[in-house]
Amino acid sequence: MTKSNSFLRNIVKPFLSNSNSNSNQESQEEDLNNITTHEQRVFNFETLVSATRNFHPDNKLGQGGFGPVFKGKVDNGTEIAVKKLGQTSNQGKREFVNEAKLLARVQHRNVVSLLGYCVSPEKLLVYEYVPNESLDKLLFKSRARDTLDWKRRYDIISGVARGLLYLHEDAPDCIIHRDIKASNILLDENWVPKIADFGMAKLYPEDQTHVNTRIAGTNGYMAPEYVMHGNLSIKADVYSFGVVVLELISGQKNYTFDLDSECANLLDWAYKQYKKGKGLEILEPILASTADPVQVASCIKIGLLCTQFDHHRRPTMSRVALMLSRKPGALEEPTPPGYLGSRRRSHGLATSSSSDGMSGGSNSQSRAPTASGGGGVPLTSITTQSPNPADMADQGHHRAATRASHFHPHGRR
Ligand SMILES: Nc1ncnc2c1ncn2[C@@H]1O[C@H](COP(=O)(O)OP(=O)(O)OP(=O)(O)O)[C@@H](O)[C@H]1O
Repeated sequence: MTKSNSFLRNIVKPFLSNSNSNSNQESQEEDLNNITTHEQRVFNFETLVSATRNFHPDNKLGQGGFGPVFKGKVDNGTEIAVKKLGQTSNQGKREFVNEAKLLARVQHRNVVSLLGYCVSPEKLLVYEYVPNESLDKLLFKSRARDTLDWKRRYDIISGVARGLLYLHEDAPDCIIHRDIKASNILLDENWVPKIADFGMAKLYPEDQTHVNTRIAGTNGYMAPEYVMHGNLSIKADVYSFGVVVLELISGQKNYTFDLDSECANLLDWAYKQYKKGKGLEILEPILASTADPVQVASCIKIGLLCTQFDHHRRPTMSRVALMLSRKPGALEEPTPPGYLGSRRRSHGLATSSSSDGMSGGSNSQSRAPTASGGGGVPLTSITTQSPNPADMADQGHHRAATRASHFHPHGRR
């Protein structure tokens, strides 16, 4: 069997394996072994121990749902980032295999490069080191947020759009990332954005309008049809991209938005301001001196078009790329944004902010409730039918609330 045949077999295997947990676990182990057997990019554990000074706390770059990430330097001077799989997490194992398999197949300026893996005695993923770290740290947690002037933010929007366009349309197989958010966008020394964290990404079968799958993602970034019905398509990534665009413009985090108590979240606020003809007022004040109003107006409209409730109305990423070069007047009018409870609100049936899992009324950092299971799970079924958006809103609100059971520190479902 050729290397590429066996590699492809490795990729589809998790989607074909049955749901029996023992056999899943065995197949995960087998997958890990196959990665080392069939892929050349294997790092010796001792090399990574020495590169990270034995995973010294001073080298720790951050902590993800998967485990800690450390900075390292290998003998030839190359700087690396090493993700260490948490010891006990089964979900982490699935994400490890998923990320290794999918990232190994892609190469793009706006997608982080996977340099290799180590599977024994510990499971580690090795990436190119991206020095300006993740967008969320700069945008939401730093006093140096003015480092991100308008030009940089616009370039980040364009770069992430190109990265997603590649994943959806130009990569060897269509890939849905499923977890586009500020903390999964890394910035290199030239502020070029790199999409990272493919633990939950999925290969998307050709000729399907969407796939049905269990929900995994981060509150505030998940499209309503996906969070309510597990209806996953490239338009779920488009939605998350739209949220990131509006966060970059406003400097506000969608999920913890609290600037206006009349508004459910950032999307609701941005849309209402836009409808009042005050769209530009969502611009973060520190950007006023550097912003190009025409570009800002276009980006606001793009953010709103991407986050529309009806996923059929959301543009594809190739259309977004086109839109970025257009003036705002040349773009269509956005319809209201989608988020859990948005339909009820627009019909005067607002529900309590604590149960809808996405409204900004509570500014709690403890993220919304999570469904069991989490990321990297196999597809459960494939369908070409498109559900009725109105039904989705009404049923989904209840289902999302009843699914609530565990909290995940990173707001992941
Ligand atoms: N290649 C890299 N270069 C530099 N820093 C990185 C790199 N990869 C990850 N990091 C840092 O490590 C942190 C943790 O990353 P990770 O992808 O594991 O988790 P996350 O995206 O923050 O959270 P979650 O796993 O819940 O989505 C990131 O926020 C980032 O600051």
